[in-house]
Amino acid sequence: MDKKAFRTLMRQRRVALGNAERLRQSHLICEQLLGWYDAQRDAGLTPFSRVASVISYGTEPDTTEFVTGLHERGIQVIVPVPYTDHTMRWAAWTPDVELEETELKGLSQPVGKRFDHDILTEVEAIQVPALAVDSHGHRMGQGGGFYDRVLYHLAQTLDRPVVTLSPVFSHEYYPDFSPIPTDDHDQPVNGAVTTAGIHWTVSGHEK
Ligand SMILES: Nc1nc2c(c(=O)[nH]1)N(C=O)[C@@H](CNc1ccc(C(=O)N[C@@H](CCC(=O)O)C(=O)O)cc1)CN2
Ligand SMILES: Nc1ncnc2c1ncn2[C@@H]1O[C@H](COP(=O)(O)OP(=O)(O)OP(=O)(O)O)[C@@H](O)[C@H]1O
Repeated sequence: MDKKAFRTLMRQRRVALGNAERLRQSHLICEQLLGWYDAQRDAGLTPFSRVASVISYGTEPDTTEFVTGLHERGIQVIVPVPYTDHTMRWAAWTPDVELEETELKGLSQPVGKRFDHDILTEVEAIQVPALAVDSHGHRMGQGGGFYDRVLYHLAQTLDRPVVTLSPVFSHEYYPDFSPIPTDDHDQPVNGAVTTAGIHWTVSGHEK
């Protein structure tokens, strides 16, 4: 199956889950993510100060509870500001920030100051949106190549690891066989987060 067909199929499955089931899983995914951040902090491992996340839209896992939890813990949240030329910048998110529509219809972004990718040198973790992830870290995104570009740029410029995690619904994580079509430009993610917890991929030893 090619990427376009697979993407369409995964989007249809998200719709078929229904709102109640999407919200049920989203709540548990957020609990898993916050639990991991708390465990890291309590173990004195990563003193998180800034995390890149997203403003969820449509049928994506709703990570509002996660970003709100980060904010309550004093962790700064930045989210993407996507442009129609498939580049991105970043903006600070807080629970009460005013939102506006992005250049891409249907997505929201905070109003206010924009940052370029250099701000990612100051994040300890990046939430990478995905429609599916396999145990090798292969990821199917929404098709803009936005995150592939960002993660490639980071791999070239960063001299320390940054954790990349993709929250997905349970059926979207493939632990064994993988139907995810891949290209050479695809950048792997370190883990998939489902209701069951964090599944570290071979590209992301347990952090
Ligand atoms: N919440 C959230 N924010 C995000 C992303 C995301 O996946 N989730 N992005 C992650 O990259 C960027 C936006 N990416 C997008 C990429 C494509 C389309 C889109 O509308 N695509 C077309 C056709 C795609 C195709 O199949 O070729 C469509 O849906 O009709 C929307 C957003 C930045 N912000
Ligand atoms: N590093 C890159 N530089 C230039 N173009 C790229 C790069 N990475 C991906 N692209 C282009 O972006 C387009 C979409 O790629 P792909 O289908 O893999 O996106 P995706 O991973 O699903 O999306 P996203 O990263 O936004 O979640 C492709 O046409 C690809 O050629």
